[in-house]
Amino acid sequence: MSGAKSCGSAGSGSAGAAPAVGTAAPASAVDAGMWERLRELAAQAMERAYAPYSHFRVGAAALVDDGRLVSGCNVENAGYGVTLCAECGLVSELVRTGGGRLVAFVCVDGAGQPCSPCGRCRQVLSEHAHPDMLLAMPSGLMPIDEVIPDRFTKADIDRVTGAPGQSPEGDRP
Ligand SMILES: O=c1ccn([C@H]2C[C@H](O)[C@@H](CO)O2)c(=O)[nH]1
Repeated sequence: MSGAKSCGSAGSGSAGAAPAVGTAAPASAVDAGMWERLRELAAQAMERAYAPYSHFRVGAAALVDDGRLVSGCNVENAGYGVTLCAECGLVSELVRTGGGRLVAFVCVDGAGQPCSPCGRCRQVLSEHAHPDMLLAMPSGLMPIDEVIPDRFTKADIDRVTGAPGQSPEGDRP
């Protein structure tokens, strides 16, 4: 895939700049060039946002474990509660273009600065996360397990329903 993977540490990024990748990160960490590419793609997506109500435009971009890049923007609605966050568009593109696991994720606001995914989007993203997924948060790079600790998963459902341990992919038609 384009954009060499390298080891790095979480928490070393800074707002506005490509998050730095240090020394003790998961194997899925990507290099500074890929983080910059994701930031640019997120900013391009943000320019497409439909946000006539909040005027808060959001763009998101991610690297998939097969090297694909996916992105999305927020799409608001007169029914405020049915607004689609940028992350929802990104995950929709992920699934539509073949699925896979999200390795690295960037979300930016209208000023192109790192934006924190809302709680619902953390859950949405985590369903498709590589175990070592890193997110460029306003405070720096953060692993998915810190972004949404003890998340609700299919295992929690199966524990109660007794359903066989199928993978989510196995449920696809
Ligand atoms: O993680 C988030 C949080 C908010 N928004 C959007 C929804 C709404 O259009 C605007 C203000 O909440 O920002 C996103 O796209 N992603």
